Amino acid sequence: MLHIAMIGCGAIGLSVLELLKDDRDLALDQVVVPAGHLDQARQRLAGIAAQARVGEALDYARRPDLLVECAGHAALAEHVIPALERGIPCLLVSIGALSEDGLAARLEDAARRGGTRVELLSGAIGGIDALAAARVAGLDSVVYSGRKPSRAWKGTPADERFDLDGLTEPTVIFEGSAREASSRYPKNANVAATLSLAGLGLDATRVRLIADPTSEENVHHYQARGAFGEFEMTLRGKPLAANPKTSMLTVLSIVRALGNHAHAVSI
Ligand SMILES: NC(=O)C1=CN([C@@H]2O[C@H](COP(=O)(O)OP(=O)(O)OC[C@H]3O[C@@H](n4cnc5c(N)ncnc54)[C@H](OP(=O)(O)O)[C@@H]3O)[C@@H](O)[C@H]2O)C=CC1
Ligand SMILES: O=C([O-])CC(=O)C(=O)O
Repeated sequence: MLHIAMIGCGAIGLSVLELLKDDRDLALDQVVVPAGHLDQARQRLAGIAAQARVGEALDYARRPDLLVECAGHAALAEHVIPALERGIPCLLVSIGALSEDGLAARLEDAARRGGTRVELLSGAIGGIDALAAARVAGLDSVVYSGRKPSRAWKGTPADERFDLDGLTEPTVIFEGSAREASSRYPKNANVAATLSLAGLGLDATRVRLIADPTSEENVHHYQARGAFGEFEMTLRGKPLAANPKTSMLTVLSIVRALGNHAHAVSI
């Protein structure tokens, strides 16, 4: 039995727990949420993980075997780094946060000090195994485009520059490096950051972001070229009803990763 703790109980966290509630190899012992969300989280968990302790911080007396983060940028410094330093292995999906200068190195240092590992999950995109393997022999280019329904860009800088509700055709809202994309669109930059970390880095990875009023999907496309040859991947992800910025595949990638840690066979 693998005892897990989860940081964040939003659109991803709840969907993961719903899918895992009948897995007898996994026990959810703790969920960490921001102050002020405690009662709401307890209500949300009532039908799916009523046994879990809900708190503002991890209870290290009930040390988890594994910590899974699905909360956002602030949670990395607040909860993940201290857990790594105490030797608790962590799975992360807020990969966009790692474009902040120095944060990836701080995570790595914390994991080394704790003698443990931090695992960056593939989330909403696929092919990370191939991209990271291709990098071994050298990559020449990685070009990514992220296309989402117009409403997914609400509350981002595109909301100020474009009349998102009035768009009638796919519109490029950003073109530049993965580093710029991550700083301007942090909540939509997880895929760009994941491709950068697996491939050519934040400065050399090219990114184009598109608001598409004709689409109901989050479409991620990238092309990688290098000594290995080349490949292209298109992933047409369904958004979560609870958060249109987030693709359902992100939830499934966490469920897969937890299963791989808990079950006898990993794939
Ligand atoms: N790797 C990938 O491909 C993808 C990664 N993501 C990332 O996953 C994360 C979660 O996404 P999603 O579930 O859709 O987002 P939600 O906003 O639905 O849920 C996140 C929850 O975590 C809470 N939270 C924020 N900060 C902390 C903290 N310090 N400690 C504990 N809880 C905290 C939030 O509270 P509050 O509302 O008060 O802020 C919110 O309830 C985001 O960072 C997102 O960018 C998303 C999609 C794809
Ligand atoms: O599709 C998703 O789930 C999220 C996404 O585009 C990103 O954060 O890069």
